Amino acid sequence: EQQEKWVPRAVNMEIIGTYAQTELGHGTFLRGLETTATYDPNTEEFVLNSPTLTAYKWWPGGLAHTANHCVVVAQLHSKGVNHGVHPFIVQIRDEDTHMPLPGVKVGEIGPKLSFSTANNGFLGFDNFRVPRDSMLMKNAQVLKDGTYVKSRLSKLTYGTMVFIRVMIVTDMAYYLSVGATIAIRYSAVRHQSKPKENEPEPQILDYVTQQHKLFIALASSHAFRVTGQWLWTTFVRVNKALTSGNADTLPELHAVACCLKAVTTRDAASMVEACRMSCGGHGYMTSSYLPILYGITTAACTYEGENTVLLLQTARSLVKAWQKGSKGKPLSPTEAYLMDKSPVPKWENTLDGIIAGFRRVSAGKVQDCVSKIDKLVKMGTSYEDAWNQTSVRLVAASEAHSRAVILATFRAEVSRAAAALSPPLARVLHQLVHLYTVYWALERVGDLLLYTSIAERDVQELQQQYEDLLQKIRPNTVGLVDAFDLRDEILNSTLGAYDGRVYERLMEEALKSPLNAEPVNQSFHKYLKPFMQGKL
Ligand SMILES: Cc1cc2nc3c(=O)[nH]c(=O)nc-3n(C[C@H](O)[C@H](O)[C@H](O)COP(=O)(O)OP(=O)(O)OC[C@H]3O[C@@H](n4cnc5c(N)ncnc54)[C@H](O)[C@@H]3O)c2cc1C
Repeated sequence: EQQEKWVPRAVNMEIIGTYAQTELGHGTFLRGLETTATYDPNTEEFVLNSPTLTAYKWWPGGLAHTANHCVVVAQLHSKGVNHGVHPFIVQIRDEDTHMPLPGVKVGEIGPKLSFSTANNGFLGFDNFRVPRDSMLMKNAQVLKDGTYVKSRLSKLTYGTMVFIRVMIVTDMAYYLSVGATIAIRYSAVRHQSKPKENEPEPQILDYVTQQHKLFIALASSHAFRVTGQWLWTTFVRVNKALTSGNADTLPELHAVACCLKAVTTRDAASMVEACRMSCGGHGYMTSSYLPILYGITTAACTYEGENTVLLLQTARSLVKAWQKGSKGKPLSPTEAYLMDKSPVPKWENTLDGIIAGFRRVSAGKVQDCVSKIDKLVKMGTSYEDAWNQTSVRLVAASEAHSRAVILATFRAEVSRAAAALSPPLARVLHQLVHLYTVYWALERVGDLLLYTSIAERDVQELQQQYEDLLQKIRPNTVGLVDAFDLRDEILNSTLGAYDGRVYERLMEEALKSPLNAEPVNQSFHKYLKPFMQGKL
């Protein structure tokens, strides 16, 4: 009934909505939200209130001046009992005049690092009444007399959160494709320095350090796209089971979606920033689009679950799995490797060898965390404090797990897809998988030295493999970013356009500055001249 009421109006764009959960005082800790929705059975309405300054909603995109409706997450009170946070669909502005409704205080939160056009807003309520059917009642319900009916499955509400995290992994693949396209095209156009006096200045793309900064962004874009697709397939399967009341596979999906969201957003943000720096000074120009892209990408480390908090959620699942596995109980497929008790095998510098190595690292780190927590608890520390004191290691274990998942998925999915591709295309994709895997082995060599049998000789060989791969991939890099097929209007970048007219576009954009409209700015007459003449 509620879908019939709201969905067609939203789809027809008769109403514009946003999702208002975060408050000034609380984002991560949902139970700490302070907005209240108190049921009044006499009028069959909920009364919304923001009892404190920190109860104000803060951040929702489009909330400030765009949306006229929103989903508000509030503490539900009925018959004097607090039933915890629940979602309500609330009209906040008049549909005709767009004026905020009486009892609604809404506005804009101010300038941000990026997302300038997102119109993020704040929202407070003062005894604002909404009808009973404003509460989204697919799961939990409040009956007319105020009786609260619990959700069939309390975990059902996780579905949407997981869905968005799945989408974010794919978004990161896209943002990296944008960053890589801009920086690689620019690096093909830009010539700098003269390593050999009698030869022309080389393209900066020929500097191996430049390749080291950029090719990993290109490979990561593919890795994240493939992982995103795999996660999506898993999500669809779990969701199907959920709708028939089976939530058995939800915890595993939740755990893997949390760490993949965290690792892909952090990698994407740092690699987009590396793309920006790889373009030297011009990368700092807004017209390059790279600073804007960084702002958009780094925001994803915070929204839809702050990254550290998400990694700790995965860690909780890994610790539980470890405890379960130690009692001989079966583990979910993505965590089953934790219980591999075989002796550490001889190191192999192959893709499978490196993936197996990352699993050893993850399992070793989880075991280390469990031992530390157990030791602290035995010494009388509370579990919560022991958890906190172990949390740096827990985050590292969770990240290692995520790396093992991405590496294995990227390898498996590309190998599967390669069968249907032309041999040259399959070869290039394999090179990207290889580069991605060896890059992370070298980045995490300390962990591999701790938990596997890798030796100095193997590391030197891996370093050589990596440098050979950069050389092999170099001739195809421009082709590989062209293959992302991003239109110039989408890239919106002076440095990354298809025609490579970098310098012309930089100058054209500079000339659009209002400051260039007149040869002498009024500030000269008002301040500079009197200052220079000592008359200020
Ligand atoms: C661009 C952008 C768009 C957004 N859009 C929306 C929107 O549309 N709707 C909406 O409702 N919200 C939105 N948000 C808000 C966003 O969801 C929250 O900012 C996010 O959930 C993080 O919560 P927080 O700000 O309270 O951070 P906090 O939780 O206060 O985090 C601050 C620090 O504390 C640490 N921390 C917190 N809890 C723990 C813990 N248990 N263990 C260890 N460390 C911890 C974190 O790791 C972090 O380092 C948006 C935010 C941004 C930046």
